[in-house]
Amino acid sequence: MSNLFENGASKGTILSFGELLLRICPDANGQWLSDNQLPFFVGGAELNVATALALWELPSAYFTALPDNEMSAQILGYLQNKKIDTTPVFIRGDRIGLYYLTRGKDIKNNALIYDRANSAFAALKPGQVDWDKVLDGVSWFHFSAICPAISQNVADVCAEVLEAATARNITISVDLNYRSRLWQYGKQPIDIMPQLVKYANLIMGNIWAAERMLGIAVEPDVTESGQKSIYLKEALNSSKSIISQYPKCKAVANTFRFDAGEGIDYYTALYNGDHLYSSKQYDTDKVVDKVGSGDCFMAGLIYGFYNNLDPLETLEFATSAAYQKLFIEGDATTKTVNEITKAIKQ
Ligand SMILES: Nc1ncnc2c1ncn2[C@@H]1O[C@H](COP(=O)(O)OP(=O)(O)OP(=O)(O)O)[C@@H](O)[C@H]1O
Ligand SMILES: O=C(O)C(=O)C[C@H](O)[C@H](O)CO
Repeated sequence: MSNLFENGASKGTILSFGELLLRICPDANGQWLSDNQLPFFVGGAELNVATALALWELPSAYFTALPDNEMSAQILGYLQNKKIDTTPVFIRGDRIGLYYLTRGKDIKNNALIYDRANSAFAALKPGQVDWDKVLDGVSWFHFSAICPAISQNVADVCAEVLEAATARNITISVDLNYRSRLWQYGKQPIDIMPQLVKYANLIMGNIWAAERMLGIAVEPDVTESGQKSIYLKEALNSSKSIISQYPKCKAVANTFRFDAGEGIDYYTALYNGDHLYSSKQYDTDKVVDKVGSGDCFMAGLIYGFYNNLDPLETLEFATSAAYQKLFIEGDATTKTVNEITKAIKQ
């Protein structure tokens, strides 16, 4: 894996780019109304990646947009305490986006409400940010399918920064995370994502997201079979198609996370152009918080590639990190490299 990304991925800062959201967590029974209390967490898919990488002692920086007020200053201080370099944060606009998610529910559910219209990030437009400054010292740029789902302007900003990062020979990763509540501006993922994914060297997601966003077909009866061997075969086919259609892409990773009663069955796959690696399978009958498990997997992949770990080592680290996240309340992981490595299934 060491030579997978030839452009010196290990030399500089890893910049995660995306919208910071505060997660507000009402309980399902409405007790929050009597208690006058609403728990919250600092979230945002790409911030979860930046948080994990900083915790794992890699040089992690974050680009988002926040309004110029005291609350933003407090949040920036909080991120800096987590060793995230917030120098790139763009201070402009009116508000910080929110999402409400009923405690114990996941993002696919009706329990998710976005309140992020007119946020500072959503107000970004091409031509506003000095990307040369933001990308100075950066060797890895990470973004996700959430940003281009916000508005045409934000999708255009993504294209702008991706072009600038490519011109600087920066390694680029993307998480194809699909959020059905977004994409409300008249465009579907398939209209937008291929033009952005073409810049990526590492693509992470799942086979259904690749179908929806990139038009890479999944066998229609694959879900009915429910068989791991069939899912892995689909992962191989999907990954091969992606690599043949997107010449910059050198590796594709897929997660398989299936609900099993109150719990989850989880495994993952990584294709590096030669071989499909599959992880150990993790099964649990109870989870604490599903939010951010995919982000933690993404961070684990970046950690492995950045440190030139072997493909299987990278995959097992990322999978263990993502699985551990299921038992942590909040959006980002709190597990160290040591804890994650020790928890890798033997
Ligand atoms: N259309 C589908 N049919 C069947 N299973 C699916 C489908 N879409 C997603 N899944 C399963 O759900 C899992 C989680 O998908 P999801 O899109 O929520 O991942 P994610 O966005 O990475 O999660 P996270 O919120 O942790 O970041 C996938 O790994 C896959 O196994
Ligand atoms: O859904 C979003 O836009 C978020 O960023 C909220 C969560 O942090 C994210 O979905 C977790 O992957």
